[in-house]
Amino acid sequence: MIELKNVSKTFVSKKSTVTALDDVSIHVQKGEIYGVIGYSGAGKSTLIRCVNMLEKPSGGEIIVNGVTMTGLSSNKLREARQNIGMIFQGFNLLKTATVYDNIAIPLKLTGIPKAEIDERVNKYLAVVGLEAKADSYPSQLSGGQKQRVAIARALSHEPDVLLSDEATSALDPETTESILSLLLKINKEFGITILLITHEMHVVQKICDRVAVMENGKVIEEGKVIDIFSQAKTDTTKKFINSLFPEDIPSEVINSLKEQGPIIRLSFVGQSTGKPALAEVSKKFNVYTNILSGNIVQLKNEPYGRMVIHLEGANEETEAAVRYLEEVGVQVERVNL
Ligand SMILES: Nc1ncnc2c1ncn2[C@@H]1O[C@H](COP(=O)(O)OP(=O)(O)OP(=O)(O)O)[C@@H](O)[C@H]1O
Repeated sequence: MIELKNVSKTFVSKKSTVTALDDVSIHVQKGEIYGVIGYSGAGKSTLIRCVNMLEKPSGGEIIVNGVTMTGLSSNKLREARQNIGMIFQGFNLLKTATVYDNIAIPLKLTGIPKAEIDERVNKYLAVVGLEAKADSYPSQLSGGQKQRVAIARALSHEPDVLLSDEATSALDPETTESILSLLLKINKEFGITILLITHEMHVVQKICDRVAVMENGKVIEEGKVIDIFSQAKTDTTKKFINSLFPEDIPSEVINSLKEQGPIIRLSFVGQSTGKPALAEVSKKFNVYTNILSGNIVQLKNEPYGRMVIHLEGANEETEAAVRYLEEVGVQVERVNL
């Protein structure tokens, strides 16, 4: 559905040359929600802006729904963009127009008849739950409501693809949740493929099927979200995941416990989160389990949990307990906190 093949982008000015994208290749499948995560300056905004040619790549090819975007005439590009909705961190609403007109004006510009405009505005305002705000102005809305209007405006063109440029970054946690739920809903109900960029792992965790991690203009890791969570390879990816699992264990506690058995980090994927593995360990082996920290997060399709525990007992017993945990599908890592 969205394919980037060896895309590069270099910004050249008198003073400097910046490589914002360096040989980036990703393939977003039809109907999926695909996240691109990275720290500031990684190249995320440049990447997403290249998809609809707001930014022209210096090299490589971009194909959206079978249309090669690179090299289109401006007329053809305008046509192709009708199929690609976009939402932004700053909402980009017209301040002097009502909610209704914010959605209707761009439709008018594409030559859609008045009756159909009316139908679409009402339909998509209902989808985002803002039927009652049609006559309000953006200044009378909360941040979450403004983003809903922007989403309704994007949907009103009935695109196959929605690009989301840090759409929840300016919102509080509760409003973020509601916008993420709305994105999930429109992905499911309308089958819209979503490509989003974010610097928050929580966004990837909640709604993405697959994710690419970017650093210095390159994709350094890519795959299904569950695989990235359970088998992260790079330090950057691990840092993003760790942000969801704070392990603030006082060093005095760790030092005193280390003498009496190993401290281990357990990662539970999918079904194994439901198993009372720890309770079993205490029953089967002569060990005490002491939970030092723990959290389970719900990925889009399955739960993923992490726990740091202390295993107290004789060496043979704690070793056998570790082997048992691995056998029942729990990932075990010895930690030096
Ligand atoms: N128009 C431009 N002119 C020159 N350099 C640019 C331009 N746009 C982006 N860059 C540079 O390209 C690199 C990637 O920027 P980009 O905005 O794509 O990163 P990002 O991951 O989206 O970061 P942020 O989250 O801070 O926006 C940065 O070094 C940035 O300074």
